[in-house]
Amino acid sequence: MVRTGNRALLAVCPAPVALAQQTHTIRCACGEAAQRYYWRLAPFHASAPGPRQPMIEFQHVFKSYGRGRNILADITFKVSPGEFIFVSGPSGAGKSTLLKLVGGLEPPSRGAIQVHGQRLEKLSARARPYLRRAVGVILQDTHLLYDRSAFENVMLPLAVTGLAPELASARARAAMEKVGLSGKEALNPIELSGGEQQRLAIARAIVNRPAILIADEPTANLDRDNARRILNVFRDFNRVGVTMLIASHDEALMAEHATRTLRVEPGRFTDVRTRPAAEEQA
Ligand SMILES: Nc1ncnc2c1ncn2[C@@H]1O[C@H](COP(=O)(O)OP(=O)(O)OP(=O)(O)O)[C@@H](O)[C@H]1O
Repeated sequence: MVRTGNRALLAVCPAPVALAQQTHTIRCACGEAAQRYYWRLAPFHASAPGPRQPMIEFQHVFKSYGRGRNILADITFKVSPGEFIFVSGPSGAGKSTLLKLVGGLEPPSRGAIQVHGQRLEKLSARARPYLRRAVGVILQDTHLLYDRSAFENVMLPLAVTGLAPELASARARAAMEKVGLSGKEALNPIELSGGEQQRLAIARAIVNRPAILIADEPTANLDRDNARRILNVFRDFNRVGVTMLIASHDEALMAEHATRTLRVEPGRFTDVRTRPAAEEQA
């Protein structure tokens, strides 16, 4: 571990934010080097779960909306850090619901959910922002704000982190660069193509360096090239340790990329390992 006395650089470099909590410090030669640290090390900041703990664990989870029927019933599974998982199933079966439970956007009706070392069914209002930072969420509706620039959209999640503006800007630029949107900062999201808007939503989801990224139909309505491009971005995150959970209908995409698929069907849940994770890395 290297050291620095420069607090400003320490703050620019995303790595030390979590490492500092473990009383380590890192030297950054310049802001640019700091950005490289970010993409290399960020996922390993996931300090909340212990090394042998699952990143996500569902135990006998049920979910209904109001007094309605159970959308999900008695779901149990574990996800290890760094897995790349698809969630599949017919329309209306509960894929989005499952992702929303992981992201803490919906509470379970019954059962226990642990995400990034936190028990969601017991999550206090104070703990919620920490979960938000640990889990990046890309929903079907990108929820981009069209009265702001692309760059300001990416900056939004950083507004509550207390980062100094110039440090937040450096981080937002790094996120936009990662998804191939450098140079489009000043544009309004409406001026971006559908694929670019999806990538902007991804940049916004990753700007907080989440340990887990959940994406609901991220390639829906995209042509094959754009779908591939987005999958490649996810692959890059996964390679450096981000745990990925992607809901999709795209059988071809899943056949190409899936190592494990959680299949949600009415009254049925199956956990299918399509090929060994090791093969994936090869
Ligand atoms: N907030 C809500 N209130 C009431 N019912 C809801 C709510 N959200 C989802 N549902 C219902 O839960 C069921 C599952 O919805 P969900 O969006 O999870 O399915 P899905 O598998 O993601 O579907 P799709 O593939 O069409 O996106 C649907 O019948 C839906 O109408």
